[in-house]
Amino acid sequence: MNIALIAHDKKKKNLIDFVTAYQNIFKEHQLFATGTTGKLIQKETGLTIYRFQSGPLGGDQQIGAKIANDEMDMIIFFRDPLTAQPHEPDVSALLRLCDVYKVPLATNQASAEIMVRGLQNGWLDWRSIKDKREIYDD
Ligand SMILES: O=C(CO)COP(=O)(O)O
Repeated sequence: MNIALIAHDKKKKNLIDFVTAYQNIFKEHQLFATGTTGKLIQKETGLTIYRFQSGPLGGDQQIGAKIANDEMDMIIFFRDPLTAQPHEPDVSALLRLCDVYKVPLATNQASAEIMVRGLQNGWLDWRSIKDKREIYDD
């Protein structure tokens, strides 16, 4: 599965700890991240991560493009709901595209725990079905 990892600044340590805890699961997948998040996770865990631009410089939009191209299976985005972001429109656009394309999205640790355990249990295997859009079409 292609998994995107993103965290706003005040949530980065939270995400690093989370990825470290579930490293054995994450290492079986293709990991992507916005620039700074990816750099820090890579440094702490040694996982291989493809890094896009930093969020404020377009990273969220690059991940959004992957979603629109059906190239992203899961998004873990530890958002900071208490700090204004200069690129808030990009963040909203990314979240919106997850809904448009029905891509599983966790915006906090509690949801991410369930998603990662689901990933391990095969609950996201439907993502690899070629015609999944038809299955989930409205
Ligand atoms: O701002 C972000 C997501 O909106 C995250 O970007 P960085 O990982 O580059 O800090």
